[in-house]
Amino acid sequence: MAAAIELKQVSKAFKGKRAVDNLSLAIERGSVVALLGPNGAGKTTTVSMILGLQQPTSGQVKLLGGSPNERGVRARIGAMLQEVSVVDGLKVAETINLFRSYYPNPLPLEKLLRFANLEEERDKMAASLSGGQQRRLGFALALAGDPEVLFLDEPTVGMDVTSRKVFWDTVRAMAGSGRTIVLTTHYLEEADSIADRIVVINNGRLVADGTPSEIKAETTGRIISFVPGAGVTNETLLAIPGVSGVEWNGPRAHVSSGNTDALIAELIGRQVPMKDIEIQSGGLEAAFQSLVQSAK
Ligand SMILES: Nc1ncnc2c1ncn2[C@@H]1O[C@H](COP(=O)(O)OP(=O)(O)OP(=O)(O)O)[C@@H](O)[C@H]1O
Repeated sequence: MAAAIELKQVSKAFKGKRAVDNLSLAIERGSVVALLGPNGAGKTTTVSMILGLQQPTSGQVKLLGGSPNERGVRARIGAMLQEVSVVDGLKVAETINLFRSYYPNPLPLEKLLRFANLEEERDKMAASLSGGQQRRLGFALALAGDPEVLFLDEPTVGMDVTSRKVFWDTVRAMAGSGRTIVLTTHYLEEADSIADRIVVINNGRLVADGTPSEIKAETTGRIISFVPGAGVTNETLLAIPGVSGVEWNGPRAHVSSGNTDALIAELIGRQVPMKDIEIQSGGLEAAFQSLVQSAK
C-alpha cells in the first residue's frame, strides 16, 4: 500500500526565501509522527502543502496515494489547524453537525462531543467559548469525518492540564485504531510520549528523523557522572575517546558523550577509578536544542 504521505524534494519559497527546502519524507499508514522545530522552521508550511492549502514551488506531495487537491482525498483527512473557524450564530453541537454534513460517513455527534470533552458546552454559542474550549471544538471538527489521516498543528496550546490529558488519551486511542497522525508541537515531552517517530525540521530542512529514543541517543545530551579516584584530572577525562565535555560539581565529574554505553566500557577498560556512577539522559529537550544548534 502507498504511504499515507509522501513528499519528494519539496520546496516552498516566499519572495525568494525558502521556508521549506528540498524536503523528502514518507509517512507510513498507522504511524504517529511529530514534526518538531523552532519558530519559523517550516512546520506549518509543510503541513499546509500536505493539505493542499499551499502549492509547493517545486517537488511533489502525495496524500493517500493521490493529490491533496482531490475531493475524494480531502474527504478522508481531518485537520486541526492553529486558527479555529467558528461560525457566528451557531451553537457547539450545531457547528459540529454542520461539519458532519460535509462528509459521507461522519462520526456520531455524541462521540465527537465526548472526544473533545465538550459535552457540557454543547448548547453554548461556539463564538463564546474560551480559547482552550475553541481548540477542543477544532479537534471535534477535525474528527467529524472519521478521517484516515489526522493533522494536529500545535493542538494543545491554551488547553488546561485536564483537557490536555483527555486530548492525548483520545489521540492515542485514534492511533491505536490504525489512523495516521501528524502533529506539530512545541511541547517536546508530549511528542516524546505520543509519537512513534519524530522528524526535526530547522530552516526548512530535515535535521533528524527517528524514534524518540533514537533522536535522544543521536545527540550529546547524555551524561555519565561519578566521583573519580585520586589522580584523575580534567585532562585525563578529556583524553578518553568518546568524551565530548567534562563539568565538575565539587568532587563529582559530569562527563558528556554521544554514546554513554561505549564510554562506560572505555572507562572500565582503562580502569579509571570511579565511585557513585550515574547515567543521565539529557531528555528530548536537550537533544532538540543540540540538533537545532548544530544545524545552524
Ligand atoms: N505567507 C507567507 N509569506 C511570507 N513568508 C512566509 C509565509 N508563510 C510562512 N512564511 C515564512 O516561512 C518560514 C516558515 O514558516 P512556518 O510558519 O512554516 O514555520 P513554523 O515552523 O510553523 O513556525 P511556528 O512554530 O512559529 O509556527 C518563516 O520564516 C515564515 O516567516
